[in-house]
Amino acid sequence: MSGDLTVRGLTVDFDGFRALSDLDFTVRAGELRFLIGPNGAGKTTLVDVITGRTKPAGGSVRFDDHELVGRREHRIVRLGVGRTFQTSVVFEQLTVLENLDLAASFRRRTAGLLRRRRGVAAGVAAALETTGLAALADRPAGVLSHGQRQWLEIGMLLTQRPRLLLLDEPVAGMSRVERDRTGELLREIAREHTVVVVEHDMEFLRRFASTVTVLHEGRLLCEGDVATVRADPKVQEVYLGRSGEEVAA
Ligand SMILES: Nc1ncnc2c1ncn2[C@@H]1O[C@H](COP(=O)(O)OP(=O)(O)OP(=O)(O)O)[C@@H](O)[C@H]1O
Repeated sequence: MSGDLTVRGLTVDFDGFRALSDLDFTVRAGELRFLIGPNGAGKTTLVDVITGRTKPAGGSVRFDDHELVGRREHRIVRLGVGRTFQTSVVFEQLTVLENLDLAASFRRRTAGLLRRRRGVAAGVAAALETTGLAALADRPAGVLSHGQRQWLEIGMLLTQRPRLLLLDEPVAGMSRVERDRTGELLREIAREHTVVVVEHDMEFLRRFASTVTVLHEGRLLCEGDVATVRADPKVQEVYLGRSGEEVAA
């Protein structure tokens, strides 16, 4: 169906090491999906293939009825697929508004330049509103708290009008209050977008996740609601066996 993300038989090899192995993964349009798995499970590799950064050895990734495998990264962005990275893309010397405006202008360069003369564009205003950063619009990004900076990055992504957002550990390093606010923000964004969140924070998952996909050694280990995933013996073995970490505590 249009707006769905459908991964079929995806295999990725790095110099003979199989990072993803015949993976099937489906996210329906408008879902908020969480992707978890121990270190090295293949989560980032999956996001890298979806966004065109890594070429698979085999398999298919379809979004909105388009095959993504074989397309260049910027073409995939134009099809409405956007991601955040663990490393920051914020310009500290620029204000919150300027960062958003710059991100928006990457989508439509000429329109962006014209718009700057006319004031704040609708997409930028909406991103300020959604992320709750409107009151900080004229502050330099360098003074933002860690959480506010993450929200700015999500806002910058939103100005590019993606329909599928892939977010890499959005609450890493955040305070409890910031994590709660981020959970609400993700839910709000998911009302109008398809969202895939790679996340390690089990407490966060327990509070905000509906459907969780667990990867392990490049394969799909388990999928379901948080309670189902927590109760799955395979998931418990992978987490408890490796690190003693409690699953979705
Ligand atoms: N460019 C690369 N070259 C070689 N091996 C790689 C490369 N990228 C990833 N790998 C390997 O592929 C496996 C999956 O890595 P990936 O980063 O996708 O895991 P992950 O689930 O995102 O882990 P983490 O939670 O630690 O970020 C790991 O064993 C990793 O070492």
